[in-house]
Amino acid sequence: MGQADNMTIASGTRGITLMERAGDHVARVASEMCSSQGRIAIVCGPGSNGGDGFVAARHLHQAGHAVDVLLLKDPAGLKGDAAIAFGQMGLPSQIVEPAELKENLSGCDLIIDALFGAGLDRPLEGNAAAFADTINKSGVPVLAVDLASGVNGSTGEAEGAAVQAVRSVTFFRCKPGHYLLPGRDLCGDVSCVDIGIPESVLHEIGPQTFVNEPTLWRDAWTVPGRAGHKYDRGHAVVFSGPMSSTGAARLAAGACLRAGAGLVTLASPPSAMMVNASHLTAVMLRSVEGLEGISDLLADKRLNSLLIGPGYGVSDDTSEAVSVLLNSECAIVLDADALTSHQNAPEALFTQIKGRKAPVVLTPHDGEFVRLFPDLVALDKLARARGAAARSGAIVLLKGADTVIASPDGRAAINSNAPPWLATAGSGDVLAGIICGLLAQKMPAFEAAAMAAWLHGAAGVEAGAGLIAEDLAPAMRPVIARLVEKP
Ligand SMILES: NC(=O)C1=CN([C@@H]2O[C@H](COP(=O)(O)OP(=O)(O)OC[C@H]3O[C@@H](n4cnc5c(N)ncnc54)[C@H](O)[C@@H]3O)[C@@H](O)[C@H]2O)[C@@H](O)CC1
Ligand SMILES: [K+]
Repeated sequence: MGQADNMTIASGTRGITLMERAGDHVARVASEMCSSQGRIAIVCGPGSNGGDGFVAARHLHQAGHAVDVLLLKDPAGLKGDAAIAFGQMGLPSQIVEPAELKENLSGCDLIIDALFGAGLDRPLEGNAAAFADTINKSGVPVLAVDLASGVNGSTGEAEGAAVQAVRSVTFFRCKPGHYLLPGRDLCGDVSCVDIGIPESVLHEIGPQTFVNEPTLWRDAWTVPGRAGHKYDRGHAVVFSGPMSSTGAARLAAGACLRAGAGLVTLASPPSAMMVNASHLTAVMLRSVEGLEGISDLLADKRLNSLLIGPGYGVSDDTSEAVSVLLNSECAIVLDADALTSHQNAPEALFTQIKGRKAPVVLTPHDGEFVRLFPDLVALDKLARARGAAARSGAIVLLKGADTVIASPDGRAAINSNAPPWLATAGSGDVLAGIICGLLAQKMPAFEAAAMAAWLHGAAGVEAGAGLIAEDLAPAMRPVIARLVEKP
């Protein structure tokens, strides 16, 4: 965003003009949020975020609101556009000690948080933290300028105190911090407004971080054609665990088929054939024994996408099975036990992944991630996922309420449509199955993983409160139907 601002300013738009537009938008949203008689406290920090606040104060005053401009620091220290905006405001303001802020905020109908935005460069401490704390305890709704103060726009992290907003107004494009947790929750509902930064700056900046929305992958997804055949849509194999843990693989296989794979075979240990057979209908079943059995199965070159891990068991046998799979030419999803089984020798796994042509998708949750990439866990979530993708050569889908999908080529997508109900047993197996189903249809792996995370979230919303993993594959049907209808 800094680059976008600078390029716009370099091409002739003055910084103060951008600030004027930003502050104007903030004032409009503030007006929507309280009655025309409402009293608004605008709490301003030392940089341009505060500058947007000064502009908003002027507009709101002109619109007839009672406005209190409260300053964290001495305005003598203001620089650049913020100093200009302060000079043009024409309203009284006061520097407030943290202890006095509570009284200043009492009786107001809305607080505009213009303390810190994109320029946050350290956690909120001291007076700034006390300001955030007092704002949060006031019980007054907060509209944040750009993002909730204390949230790091690049990472979504809030290492110190942070303001809790109900709404945020941001400019030109959202920042990762609007989508990554806890930033997403702290910023509330986000409106992204146009302040005159031309779209063309994006060509030069070439952003590599995306919101996971259909526009990101819709063109890479093929809707079956009229003359299409099921064999055009690929043949996926999901590997089942032993007799006592077969459900995870069946959930995955069902979701794989629902995601559009032409055929899905569940490869079952002989001992688990009976239990698997008694539960399967459209998914096919095949008895596969040991590593030799897997090799024999994979000799069939029509099979093009594989999933191993859900309920498979953590053991050396599992890592050997994974190695046999990696020797094939199929696209592969490694989930759950297939990841944990490599905790003692992750480098060997990564070497094998990097040596093959067909893609591999790893789908760790935080616990599995730390076993494979222990030195990366201190990084922020985007950096963790990107670092893991670069190191492993795989697409990494790092799960959570803010799932991140990262590619070794540097692209990363942040998923934000997952309802909390998705945190339930078997949900991850379904997700792995969806990815496998999209890979079977020859979708490129980054797009397949991103679409799968989105479909999984949308199915969770469709199934609604009280869902269990079994509900997800049926709920995908209307979601897919809507995607087909609205290209
Ligand atoms: N031309 C532009 O660059 C535009 C910027 N805009 C606004 O400008 C904001 C960015 O402005 P700035 O870069 O001036 O940054 P901020 O206003 O976010 O804050 C920077 C100031 O806060 C101080 N600071 C940072 N972290 C602190 C902490 N934890 N505790 C205490 N002080 C801290 C810095 O030393 C600096 O003085 C955006 O968020 C947006 O609101 C908009 O006006 C649109 C145009
Ligand atoms: K702010």
